Amino acid sequence: MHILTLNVGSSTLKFGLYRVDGQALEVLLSDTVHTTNPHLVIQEVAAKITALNLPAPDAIGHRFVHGGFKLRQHCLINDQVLQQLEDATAFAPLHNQKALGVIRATLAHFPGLPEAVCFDTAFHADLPEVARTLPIDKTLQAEGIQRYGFHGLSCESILQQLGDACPPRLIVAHLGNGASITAIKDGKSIDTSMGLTPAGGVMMGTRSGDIDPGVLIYLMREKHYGVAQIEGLIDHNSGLLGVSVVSSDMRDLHKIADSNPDAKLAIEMFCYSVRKQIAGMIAALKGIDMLVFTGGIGEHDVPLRATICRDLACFGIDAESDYGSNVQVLSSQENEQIARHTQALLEAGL
Ligand SMILES: Nc1ncnc2c1ncn2[C@@H]1O[C@H](COP(=O)(O)OP(=O)(O)O)[C@@H](O)[C@H]1O
Ligand SMILES: CC(=O)OP(=O)(O)O
Ligand SMILES: [Mg+2]
Repeated sequence: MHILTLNVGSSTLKFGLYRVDGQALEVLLSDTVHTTNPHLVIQEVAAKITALNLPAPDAIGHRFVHGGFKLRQHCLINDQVLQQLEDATAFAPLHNQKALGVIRATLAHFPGLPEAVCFDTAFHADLPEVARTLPIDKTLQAEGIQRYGFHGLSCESILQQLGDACPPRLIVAHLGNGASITAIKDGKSIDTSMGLTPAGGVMMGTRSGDIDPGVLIYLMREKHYGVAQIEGLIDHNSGLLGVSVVSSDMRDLHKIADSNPDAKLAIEMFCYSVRKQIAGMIAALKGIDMLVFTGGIGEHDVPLRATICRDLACFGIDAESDYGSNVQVLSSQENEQIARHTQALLEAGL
């Protein structure tokens, strides 16, 4: 079966075409689209498949970061699911609306083809109560305001790549434009840094990560910030961009760090934030057997990985990250996971 996958990230749109046969998966195409208009995205993807003489897809799988209160498991798309996806757009403002646009475009472009939706949150659906519960009023907790966690497809893909070599206490540092740290015990997520939305946890490209919630109360009360301004600040104008004032892209910051103190501080704060979160996950796991770096920064930024590992040496993390036995760099194969899930859902008729 040939499966087309689409992965709307906060700064990228990655797609792939896979031949999946049971457990066997062959990559026929793996690429990135730079257009933002969903219909142009699909036209570009379809044109690439045709130009390369690749087989037309039999099914399509989408990444959808947050399925809201109701959708926690990967599923095939029908009218009811589509409505629930629409209801969930507010949970991940940088992702869900864009992903929904792409789903609508594929439904129009490939009428009649089965389509599946795979959630970042599914891998974290069984977080222990102590990690899942946010320390707020119980009535809000009962509505579903809790930690959901993200980058689950990425974590799954790390487990897939490690196979039998997966140790009991694993930490995955997914460092891309969005960044999260996940503690995995015996193959299951037991804690993760992002919360109800992908704005929480460590500092990111444009997102603040965890900040004192009193900052928001102060801004609302004293500076009369409304929802749009709060969202603009937390999701769009914070993180590496907010601190450096120059760019959310780590590559840009490295280029100017020697002469720009703000860019230097942004990089230092990012490493510090990630290091503290990893140390917290070591406590959650009561030790660590392996640290895996993945995501755009995690996979490619050698000096940054070395800095983070050097400062975690007290926990037995190898400072020479690329050669150390307990530190690995693996690619985030979210699209491959989506292809596997889509095939499994179709086979199960779910
Ligand atoms: N060689 C590199 N060195 C440092 N950072 C990099 C490198 N390549 C990519 N990045 C970073 O990865 C980010 C994109 O990460 P990625 O995981 O692909 O995106 P997304 O979070 O949108 O899925 C870019 O913003 C950039 O900061
Ligand atoms: C959840 C999230 O932030 O995803 P990405 O890093 O792909 O933007
Ligand atoms: Mg991503």
